[in-house]
Amino acid sequence: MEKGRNSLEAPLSKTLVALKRVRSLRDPDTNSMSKLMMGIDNVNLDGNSSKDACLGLIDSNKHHVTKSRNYDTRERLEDIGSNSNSDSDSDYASSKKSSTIGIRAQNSRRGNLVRQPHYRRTKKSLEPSWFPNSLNIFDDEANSCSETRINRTARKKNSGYRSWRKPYKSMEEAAMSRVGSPCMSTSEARTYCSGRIAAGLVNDGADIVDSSISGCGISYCWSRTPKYRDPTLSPDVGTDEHPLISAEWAERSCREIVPYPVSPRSVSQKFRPKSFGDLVGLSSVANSLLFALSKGKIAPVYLFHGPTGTGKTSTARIFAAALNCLSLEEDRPCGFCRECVFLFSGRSRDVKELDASKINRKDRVKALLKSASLAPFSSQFKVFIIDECQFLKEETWASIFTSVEYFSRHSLFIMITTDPDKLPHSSLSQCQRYHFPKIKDADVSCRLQKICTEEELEYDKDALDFIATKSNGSLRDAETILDQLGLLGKRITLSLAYELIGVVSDEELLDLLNLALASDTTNTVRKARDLMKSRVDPMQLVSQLANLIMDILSGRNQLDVSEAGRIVLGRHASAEVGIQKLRHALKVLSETEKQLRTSKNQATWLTVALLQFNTGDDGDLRDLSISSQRDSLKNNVCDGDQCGKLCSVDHCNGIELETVWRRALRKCQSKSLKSFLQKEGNLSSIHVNEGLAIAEIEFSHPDHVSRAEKSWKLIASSLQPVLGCDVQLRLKLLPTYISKRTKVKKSSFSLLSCSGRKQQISDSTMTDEDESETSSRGETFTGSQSSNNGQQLDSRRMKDVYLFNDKETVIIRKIEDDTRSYKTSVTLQNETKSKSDPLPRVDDEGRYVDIQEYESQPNCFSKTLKLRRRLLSADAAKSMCFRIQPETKQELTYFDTYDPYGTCSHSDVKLNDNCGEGHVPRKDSKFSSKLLCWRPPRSSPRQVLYCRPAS
Ligand SMILES: Nc1ncnc2c1ncn2[C@@H]1O[C@H](COP(=O)(O)OP(=O)(O)OP(=O)(O)O)[C@@H](O)[C@H]1O
Ligand SMILES: [Zn+2]
Repeated sequence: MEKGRNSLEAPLSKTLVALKRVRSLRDPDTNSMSKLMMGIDNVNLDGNSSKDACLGLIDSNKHHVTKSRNYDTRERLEDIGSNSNSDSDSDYASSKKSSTIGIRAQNSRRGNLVRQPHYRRTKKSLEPSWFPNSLNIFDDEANSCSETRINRTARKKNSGYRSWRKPYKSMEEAAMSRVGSPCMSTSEARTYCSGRIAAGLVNDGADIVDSSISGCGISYCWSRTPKYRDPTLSPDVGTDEHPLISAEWAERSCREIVPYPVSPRSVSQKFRPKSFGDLVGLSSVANSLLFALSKGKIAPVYLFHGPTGTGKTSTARIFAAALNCLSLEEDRPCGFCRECVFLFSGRSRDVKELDASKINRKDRVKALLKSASLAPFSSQFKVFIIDECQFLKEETWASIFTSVEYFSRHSLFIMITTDPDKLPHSSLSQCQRYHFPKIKDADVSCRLQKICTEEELEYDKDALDFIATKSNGSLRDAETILDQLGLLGKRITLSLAYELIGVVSDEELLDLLNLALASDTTNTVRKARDLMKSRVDPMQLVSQLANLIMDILSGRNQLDVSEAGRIVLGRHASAEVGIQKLRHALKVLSETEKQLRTSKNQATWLTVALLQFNTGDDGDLRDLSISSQRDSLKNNVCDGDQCGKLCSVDHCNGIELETVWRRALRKCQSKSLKSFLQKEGNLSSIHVNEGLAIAEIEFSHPDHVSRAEKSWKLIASSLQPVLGCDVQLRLKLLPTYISKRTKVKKSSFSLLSCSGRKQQISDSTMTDEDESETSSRGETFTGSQSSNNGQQLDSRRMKDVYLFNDKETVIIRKIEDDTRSYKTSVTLQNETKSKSDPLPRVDDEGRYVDIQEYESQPNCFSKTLKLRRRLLSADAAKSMCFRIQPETKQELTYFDTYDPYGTCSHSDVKLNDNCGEGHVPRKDSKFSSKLLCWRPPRSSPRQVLYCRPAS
């Protein structure tokens, strides 16, 4: 402490100047240590300077240093003056003398600061707000009062400004002290200011000093630049010779300096718009604000909302500048007048930018409102720009709006948010709202071109277009990308942009898509791995693929997409099939995207997803198109061709499923059934096939499914007249119920797409067994499983058998004590599926569990099986019933998959003579019930569960 004091005592003024300079270099926009250190690295501490401590920006030219010095002169004066106990500050020498006590007292703090500028700056800079801290406005305000040379002598006696030792008063205290201060009361302040306003805002020395003084001594700056310095004064001009800053000085400096003497750190900063004309893509906002300005219709509270990086903050500043601009020209803000310069360098005392999260405290709100009720210091308008205003509490909003009438006529708030939905509803209606839309790609690209030209960067236009697309309407993001590319010192090309952003080129993407759609497993895996190994994030790849597919589907004529579409679609028998395949791929991708978010092994799962692209066969695809049609119907958007094609067979062409369902219910014979269906059932799809409509009805609980099963005839006959054709029912348990029960996230690949009630089965260990009989028929994979989770239907140990054929995997569950076993000839390598046997075997009880299209994929296979097994539900087959059209009896080799878990066998099926309804007697009474099946829709084999032909 003593040491510190000694070190400071002699070069007292040096210390202060140094301190001031360190502070003035502080970069308020900087929150990161690294940026901070950059600033610090640039500081050159020259303690040996004979005249003065010299802290300046190394990279700044002399011009800057000169300015710094002179500016600091003022600051030093101010600092000493305001902090000293001197009665008189008119004489710098005497104040210097008398301030010694004060400075000594500061030694322990400020001495340390000088010696450890890093620490202090770091601490400060970590403040999240753009301002050093949100108290600033109040400190500033309070201090300005003390700086106004109305009655400085009286300040000492003023309890509100007792000591510099408390530089951070509570805001309220600060604000209150200003009001209560003998130096200026509220009304005095108003009169004083309005007098000046009335007088055309004449610059007087006091004004300038006021404006240039930061109460707590820490300056703030919007542009991350050293403070505005006077270039006209030589560095050698000692502070003693210029104790006071004159109005002429300020005026001259304002006129002579480059308007924005910034050394911006980024393109974004450098090209921050400073006039309405600079704003890109915001013409309606700009025009509206300009109109308000010209009419003098200024609202007390504005709300600027819109996506990030679209110019909200910039516009707020421009608006504030325009309000206060001294230029007589129409084109305001001029950017040159004193107000503009101060504002755009972040030193305006009347335009404050505050962080919403910091003003939620009651005392702060109070002080803020008090400040708003006071007249501006030197400008015409006091503007509070509150960023991230969605963080303001409801009470804060309320108090702001209730105080609106007490605001000074010259105070206004500009609230900024990216998320207006989070604002209290009442507040929205009380603000004058401006929406900032995403900037159009073309506008962004144009802006980037302009920047490139100004920055003398060589570029390819398509690279800029690409950056524009990638920036998602945020000009700031686009500028940041450009900035990074510019640093590479090369011509900005598309491939460079791809590399930086980590995206795949459309050609590569198309290649991958084609491989995946062609079921070229080996190459798909290889390609996907290559891409992800090199640079691409799996999530990014998913999004790119989805975009490409959507582009192809929508026929968007961008790049070579239309050509790409032709390539992709051309390989399929018809464009229709190609489209369906793409839709299926999209669906897989959307599921994958969800899964990847929580997955640790994103690359693998994405590869798996790619291998699912071609798994949808015709039936699957039709289903897809139906469900998409359903979606579009639900949204009242007709899918054009699809809708016409799918619905033309029956009477429901273009009608929403909901309407069909309602009409059917009206026709329902049983009242209780009707109200039950109304409440619990939902017609989720209608599949028309050869004049037969298969209606899928969803329920959210297995009991409801059972209940519906019992009345299936009635339900079918209600639907029949509405659809105008034969109807078959498919009763389905909603997946939400299944996932709730199993507490297993539904596989993102819809592995269990068959309907049915499911029961959790414990995970199993897979065992390989040999079985000669089945080995000849197809490749099988057996898995045994324990039944220790108590949820199983059968107390005996169960075994799952997995069968593959060309397209499907069938899981067959069998009782473990069954002597039969199956050869596990599935080596789980690519393309190991048997081509010879299209019909997977079932065990002698005809137990078939599930049928799935599944591309065997080496790495993920066992995982997938486990997942699938966990999703299996043993109670699925509690009850079964069937109905078989008499004329299709002979086709009994096919059953529909209504009973996905195969608890009844073909041999068990006894047909009633009178048209196909029957019971399936089961040995196990729990299983005994009905089997519901229907004429097999041949063209959609996925929906057919193969059963061993009755021989
Ligand atoms: N409409 C625009 N016209 C010109 N430049 C813009 C525009 N929008 C953004 N920019 C550029 O992006 C930078 C950031 O803009 P600004 O801070 O105003 O956006 P914002 O909407 O307030 O963003 P955020 O919501 O993230 O705070 C600016 O410095 C400017 O370079
Ligand atoms: Zn101006």
